[in-house]
Amino acid sequence: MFRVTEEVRFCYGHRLLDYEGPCARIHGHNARVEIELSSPTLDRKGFVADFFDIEKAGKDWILAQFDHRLILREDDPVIPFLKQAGEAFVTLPVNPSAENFAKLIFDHLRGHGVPVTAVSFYETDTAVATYDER
Ligand SMILES: Nc1nc2c(c(=O)[nH]1)N=C([C@H](O)[C@H](O)COP(=O)(O)OP(=O)(O)OP(=O)(O)O)CN2
Ligand SMILES: [Zn+2]
Repeated sequence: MFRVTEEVRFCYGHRLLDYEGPCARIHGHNARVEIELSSPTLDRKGFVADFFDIEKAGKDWILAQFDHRLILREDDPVIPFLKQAGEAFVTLPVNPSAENFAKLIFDHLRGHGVPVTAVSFYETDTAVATYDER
């Protein structure tokens, strides 16, 4: 099996609901995302997929959605206060955990016809969550 991986880095703020500990407070991370495509065969160019195409479908969307954003679960009680203050934020129907980011990005890429097989979301250098369908 051949595998190619495109890496995307971005920074974001978030907090986790239903969580006891420091991650319940609004804080930030420098995330690294690895988008993996796999294939038993190569195309005529000798590619699993063109890195350029993966970047266009993955990196551009990830940066537009999440880079330098505060990402909150849609029922976060801080939201009315942020709205009142005119602060920008992004909501998700699920907690903004590394696992949920990995699945969200995977689903977006599959939904746009990218034959992704795994997305790994590094919340820190040492903490990573992966969603795959290999
Ligand atoms: N399975 C998961 N566990 C945790 C998640 C997650 O997304 N999935 N997220 C968090 C918090 O977001 C927290 O900010 C991460 O904390 P941690 O990994 O401890 O990172 P630090 O910046 O504190 O780095 P250290 O080097 O570990 O001090 C918690 N758990
Ligand atoms: Zn965190």
